[in-house]
Amino acid sequence: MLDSLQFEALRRLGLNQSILPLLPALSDQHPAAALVRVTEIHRDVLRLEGADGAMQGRIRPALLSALRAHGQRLAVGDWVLAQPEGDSAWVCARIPPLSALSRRDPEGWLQPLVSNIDCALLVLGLDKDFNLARLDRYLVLTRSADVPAVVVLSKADLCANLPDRLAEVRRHLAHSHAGLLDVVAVDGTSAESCSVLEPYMGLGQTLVLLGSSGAGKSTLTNTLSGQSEQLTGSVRLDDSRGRHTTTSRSLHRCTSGACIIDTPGLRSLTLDADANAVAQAFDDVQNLAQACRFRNCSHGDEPGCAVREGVSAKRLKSYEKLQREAQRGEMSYLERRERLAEWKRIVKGVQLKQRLRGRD
Ligand SMILES: Nc1nc2c(ncn2[C@@H]2O[C@H](COP(=O)(O)OP(=O)(O)OP(=O)(O)O)[C@@H](O)[C@H]2O)c(=O)[nH]1
Ligand SMILES: [Zn+2]
Repeated sequence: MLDSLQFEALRRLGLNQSILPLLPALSDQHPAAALVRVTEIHRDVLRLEGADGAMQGRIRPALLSALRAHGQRLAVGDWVLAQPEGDSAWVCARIPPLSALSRRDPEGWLQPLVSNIDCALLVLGLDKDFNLARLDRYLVLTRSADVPAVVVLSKADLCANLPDRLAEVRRHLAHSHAGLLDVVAVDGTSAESCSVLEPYMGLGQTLVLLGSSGAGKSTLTNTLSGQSEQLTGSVRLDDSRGRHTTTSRSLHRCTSGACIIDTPGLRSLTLDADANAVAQAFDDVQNLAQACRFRNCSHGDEPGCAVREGVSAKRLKSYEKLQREAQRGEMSYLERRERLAEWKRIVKGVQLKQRLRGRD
């Protein structure tokens, strides 16, 4: 078990009291293993950080198959037990994450993005990146995972009409309260952004930055962590594009005691949310719909529609688009379940062969 020094060290990596009760049962099974956090993943090589510092690690094949059989994979932010071996380590168990953000890949498979998140910063640049439909999509992602979100409008220093933009976002989400903590504007290159985000950056908190490429996530990571280790778009590299883009997720410690996970801009974000989850994320539409004149109002051109009255046309359009997308996704749900069952059969077959071989 952890002594108080180890606990304090792990707290700076985001360990909180809710994880601890899950620990004893797993520690008994793996007495020589240490509790560490996955801070980066590069194919099958993991960067792990724990009370004794950072190390490289790999996942034990047995754990990999067990996770796969449930359609799961490790993600940055996971707490795991790792058994040191030389200057590397084997990950032998994963503490079930308290929260997890994931998307669907083009084939419909679940792709984990990050685990154990206390707050998501949804970064939207106040330049040509500004797009409320994308923000609505990110809000479904965070709300369906029960992760509170702060909308962070970056590049405030480049925006000529900041009060108008802020008012526009606030109006867009005026009747929506589920999981939305605040809407703020920052200049990510300035240290002032630390004080704007301070309420969410306490000791033991883990935040994730989400947003499209170039929105300013790495710039904000540098400022909040007081480091310059994350390369940002302004750095010219010797590649043909001459512009750095983040290619993997990574966890960084901030001076405030919080941890922040920088993520690459997602080119596509197919949600892992059914129609019901989308409806719950649009709490404004759900609540206002109670006051529509017709119970089965489609919020189209019916008279007495409270939704059309109270929600902006853009927000309603987002709702309808994401609903249609979720319904299409549900059709392939059965197909996905069949494929998962097939994978489980393969894993069981391999395990059986290994067991039989063990008997020879
Ligand atoms: N003036 C100003 N420039 C910013 C701000 N935030 C980011 N930038 C600039 O915008 C460009 C892109 O910023 P990044 O931080 O690399 O964007 P990113 O979201 O990490 O992008 P990916 O790594 O591709 O996902 C860089 O040139 C930054 O210097 C800001 O608040 N103000
Ligand atoms: Zn209506």
